[in-house]
Amino acid sequence: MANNNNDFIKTELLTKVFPPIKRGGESLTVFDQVNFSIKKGEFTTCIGHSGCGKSTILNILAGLDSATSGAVIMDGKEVTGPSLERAVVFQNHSLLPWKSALDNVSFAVKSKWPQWTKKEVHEHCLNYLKLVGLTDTYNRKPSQLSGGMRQRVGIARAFAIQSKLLLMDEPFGALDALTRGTIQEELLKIWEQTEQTVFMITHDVDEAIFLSDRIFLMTNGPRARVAEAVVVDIPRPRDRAQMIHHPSYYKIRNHLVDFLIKRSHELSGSSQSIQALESPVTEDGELRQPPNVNPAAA
Ligand SMILES: Nc1ncnc2c1ncn2[C@@H]1O[C@H](COP(=O)(O)OP(=O)(O)OP(=O)(O)O)[C@@H](O)[C@H]1O
Repeated sequence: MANNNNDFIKTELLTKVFPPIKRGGESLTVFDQVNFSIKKGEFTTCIGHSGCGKSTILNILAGLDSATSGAVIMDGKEVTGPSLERAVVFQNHSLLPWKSALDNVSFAVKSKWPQWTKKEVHEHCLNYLKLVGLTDTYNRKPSQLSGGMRQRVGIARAFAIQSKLLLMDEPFGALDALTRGTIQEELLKIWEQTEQTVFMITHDVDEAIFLSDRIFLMTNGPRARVAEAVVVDIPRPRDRAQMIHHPSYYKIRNHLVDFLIKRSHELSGSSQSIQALESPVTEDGELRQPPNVNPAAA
């Protein structure tokens, strides 16, 4: 993979092997020599079948888990443990149940800026809670909030610490479609204002297209790899209703679905080199032939 100085995050031959679960069992190489990079301010998503190792990769990027071999380099330094430079949002929002929404956010903000006055912390947190639409309910405890509201608190908290990298593991997986759509739009609005770098796991191809600059496609495990990085060349700001009329939309969507149904399995365990993929759509608006599919057999 070409070394690019614009890379903000870079994984170098990242491999994870879990030891056997029981005595005499086999170890599991979940993914093998995974290479990808993310530019500063880029919004990336990662799609792949269940069990290919997406959450494990995210945890390694966060510094919450370590690779068996290989490294994650962020801003020129190797990631060796958790840091406030990297914020994580999980599907189950992970809020402190005894604290109000506001206190959940301010707890994180105070850790990041211990020298700030109470007033500074309060105003900063309220600003982020407002951005996710929680103007009137910030004094409620998590049990008094809906699932969507709890997830909004998690997102406000992650953005409020102004980390350099925001990592999200299926943050909207448990939400109904309407709430999901609204929060996706809020997320994009904050991201556009803060210009943070994002890596997010999703199973939803429409969500990935709506949010991403690039989508990483993972082959099936074991020995999974990031096989492609698909560019979403649909201009921003994006409007969900308008976006589906963009000439690239269905071409990108078909490409992702084809990968998930067919190619993620065909490429599984193969030792072919990683495809540094450009947009699946050519300059003429045609769907680019995946480099590792025999056209005669397609
Ligand atoms: N601590 C562990 N010990 C042994 N195996 C593990 C451990 N953690 C994860 N695994 C295995 O590693 C593989 C990858 O798990 P991971 O959760 O990263 O996958 P995923 O792609 O995020 O899946 P999903 O989409 O279902 O969330 C799975 O087969 C899982 O069973």
